[in-house]
Amino acid sequence: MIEGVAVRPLRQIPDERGKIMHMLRVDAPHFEQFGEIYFSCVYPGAIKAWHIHKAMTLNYAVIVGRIKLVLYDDREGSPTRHALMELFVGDGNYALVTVPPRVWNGFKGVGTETAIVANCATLPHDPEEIERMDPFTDRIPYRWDIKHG
Ligand SMILES: Cc1cn([C@H]2C[C@H](O)[C@@H](COP(=O)(O)OP(=O)(O)O[C@H]3O[C@H](C)C(=O)[C@H](O)[C@H]3O)O2)c(=O)[nH]c1=O
Repeated sequence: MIEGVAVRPLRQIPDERGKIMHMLRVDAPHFEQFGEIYFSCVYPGAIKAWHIHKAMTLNYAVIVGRIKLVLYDDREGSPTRHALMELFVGDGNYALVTVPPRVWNGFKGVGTETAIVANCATLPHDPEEIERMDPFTDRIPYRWDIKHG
């Protein structure tokens, strides 16, 4: 586990008309503040990585499909520096994943349908606040290939 990262299972309430999917409410103990909510769609097999936010805390919930979400801690002074987390979230594992600032993250669409990642972020999107690296950089010890076996 990476210091400051939290994975909280979320409730789904199905009925004959459809379902309700919980995500985040203002009176939750883990709610920090509201900046913006947006949805990132990722095709099966496509990789959106790597990026960090310098100031924004991310709150991800995969509302359609599934992704492989990978986090890497390269924060100076962090007790979990160099830890990696690989999570499979979305269908079958509906959860809120909170990622603090300066933790590298990225995701790959897995399964057969376009996945939709909701991010209820603590700040509005600002391109100046994001740093990016190539998904295949050697600076992060992670390979995105499917692991057969
Ligand atoms: C998020 C956002 C993006 N954009 C523009 C900037 C780029 O020209 C284009 C694609 O953005 P980006 O490459 O950042 O998209 P994703 O790789 O899906 O990542 C986004 O969604 C994941 C989940 C993250 O958490 C990222 O922080 C967030 O940037 O949309 C905007 O104009 N406004 C916005 O609010």
